[in-house]
Amino acid sequence: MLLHLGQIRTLIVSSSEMAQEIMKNHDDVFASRPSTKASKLLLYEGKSVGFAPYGEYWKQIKKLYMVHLLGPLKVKSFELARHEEVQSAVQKIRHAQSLSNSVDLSEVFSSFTLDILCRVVSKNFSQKHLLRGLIEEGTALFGEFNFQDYMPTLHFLDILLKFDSKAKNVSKEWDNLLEEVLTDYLSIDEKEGDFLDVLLSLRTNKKVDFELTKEHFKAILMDMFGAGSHTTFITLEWVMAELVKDHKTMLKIQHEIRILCHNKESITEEDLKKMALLKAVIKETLRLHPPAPLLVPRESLEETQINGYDVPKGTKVLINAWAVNRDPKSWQNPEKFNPERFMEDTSVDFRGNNFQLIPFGGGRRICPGINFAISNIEIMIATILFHFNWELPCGMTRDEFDMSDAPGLSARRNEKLYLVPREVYHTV
Ligand code: HEM
Repeated sequence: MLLHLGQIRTLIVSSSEMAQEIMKNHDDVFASRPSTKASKLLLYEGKSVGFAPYGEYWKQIKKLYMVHLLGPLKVKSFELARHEEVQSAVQKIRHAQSLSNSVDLSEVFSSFTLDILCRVVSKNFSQKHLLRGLIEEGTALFGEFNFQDYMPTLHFLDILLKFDSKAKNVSKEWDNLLEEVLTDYLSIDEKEGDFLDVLLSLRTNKKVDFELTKEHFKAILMDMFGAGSHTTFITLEWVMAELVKDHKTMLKIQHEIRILCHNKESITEEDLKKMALLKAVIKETLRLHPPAPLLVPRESLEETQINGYDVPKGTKVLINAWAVNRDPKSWQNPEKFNPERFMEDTSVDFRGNNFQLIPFGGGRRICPGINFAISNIEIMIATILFHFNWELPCGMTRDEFDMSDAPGLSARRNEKLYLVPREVYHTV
């Protein structure tokens, strides 16, 4: 559907065929991002990979992500960090349970995703307390309406409505925080292969054709925190919400995990490889609840034809992953949470080859954090299902349990997730 949002020509894509047209058949034409006011003010004038226009700079930075920062080997190297952070989450659940009956799992998941990100960015990250608030404020600004992006001739109204001043304040606070992170980092001798270490060595070894400056480092860190924390945490919340709602699947998956890890104290990443139902549950959750329901906007670099229609250069494209993932042409009973569909057909995946399932996008702009995110989600869910049985808070029935989305750009649950854990003791 081609329409005008304000003064901006916008193509809205809601079927898997059209998603494939954009992200595969015409990927080279639609690989750019529109310049938005929030990205200009917050993300170091387009130095962040997520909002950089398509071109040489974006290609080189994206390669750094795919190969050096978030490639499979690098993600594997964080296994111990993941293990320790998950064990710490289990301790938090035990502690919370000893104080009151139900546990705020939203809080547990949110701390876990931030702690693991901070740890892999720099071993000495000392600013976690400020980070969460800044991520919230930054994400809210990206979802907030501003005139410049939709009615550029009325851009002066943004100043009256204080959009600009809010964005500049948040940007200043981010910059101060990242400056401290970099100063702390440079002051320590022992560096252990974390992201900042990798970035410094890439700069020393001149792995890119331009000089990697402090601003690039800051923009990359903002990308990591901005794109990597909410998305993972929202998914963890939805997986557990779907499982308490569907008790039968919860019991089945616990059976799978407990049989495979019989006689063990904790789960290893080797064990995860054999957990087919766990993987299917995560896929089905991402199908129904993609954390970025409209992905990240794209823009056409030249005039082209899609399905016989002319799409002019400079058209903004919104890909409605929420609708594509529920397209009745691709899915039977699309509204139903049914992980078994992925046990019967294991060929459909979210890694960019199947355009009916696109929670991570596709084509050149596909999310580079898939391995990192999935490793965190799998180990966290498997571990808390291994150690605890989970129930709804006292007196709540499954029908009363709220499964609605919060308003806004990210499809978070409307309510915080409180559940009651009952510890299961495994004999070793
Ligand atoms: C469940 C977790 C996640 C989901 C669902 C998700 C989803 C997405 C989506 C939909 C896009 C846009 C893709 C497109 O335009 O086709 C994206 C881009 C991106 N994501 Fe993720 N993401 C997740 C986790 C992460 C993590 C953990 C990181 C890093 C630590 C990350 C870093 C990025 C970056 C840097 C981009 C921009 C890529 C580009 O523009 O070339 N993401 N992600």
